[in-house]
Amino acid sequence: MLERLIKHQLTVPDSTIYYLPNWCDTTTADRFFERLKHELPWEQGEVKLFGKSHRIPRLQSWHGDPGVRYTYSNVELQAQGWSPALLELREKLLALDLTPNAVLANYYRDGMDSMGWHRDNEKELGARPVIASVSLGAERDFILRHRATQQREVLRLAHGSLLIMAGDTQHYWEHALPKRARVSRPRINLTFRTIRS
Ligand SMILES: O=C(O)CCC(=O)C(=O)O
Ligand SMILES: [Fe+2]
Repeated sequence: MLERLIKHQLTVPDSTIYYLPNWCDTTTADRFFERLKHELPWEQGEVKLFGKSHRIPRLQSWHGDPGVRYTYSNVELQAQGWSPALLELREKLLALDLTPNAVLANYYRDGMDSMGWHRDNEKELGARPVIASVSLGAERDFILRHRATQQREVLRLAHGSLLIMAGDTQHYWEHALPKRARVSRPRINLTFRTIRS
């Protein structure tokens, strides 16, 4: 991990987490939000739980290099190619030595859209995955919960921010983006990942 990230590291036990609140300035972040909103083929996917289909409470779009495969909640997602805005963001991550080959995009229409407790620990991500999460639009609470101690950490992910989860973070911690009834504006989140074949 690059030396320049160290000053952004959070003091959270059993984790390697960096948070850069102003990774993009506001104008740049506004522009990325608008472009991604229009460029990506957002869809409300479904998951199967105990044989029953449920629509997930947000819109998603999955992008990656040719041949990248990913299974999410037992559903194999078909990777689409990179859109221009996604390519620019990937390029910007290179400056931090981050070289993802795929990205999961989530569109939370308002505070009633959410993501439940999970870990990004699919075997395709390897043992100590590096997840680079870009947030655009409405600020939302992102909650981490330690699997053994139940310790909680709440991060308010700002417009234009970058959160990097690395090292043993996915092993020891789960995370979620809970509903927030008072939030009326939309948010886009991009989790850039490296998928091994
Ligand atoms: O929207 C967020 O900040 C979290 C997204 C997330 O955890 C994921 O895509 O795996
Ligand atoms: Fe996640």
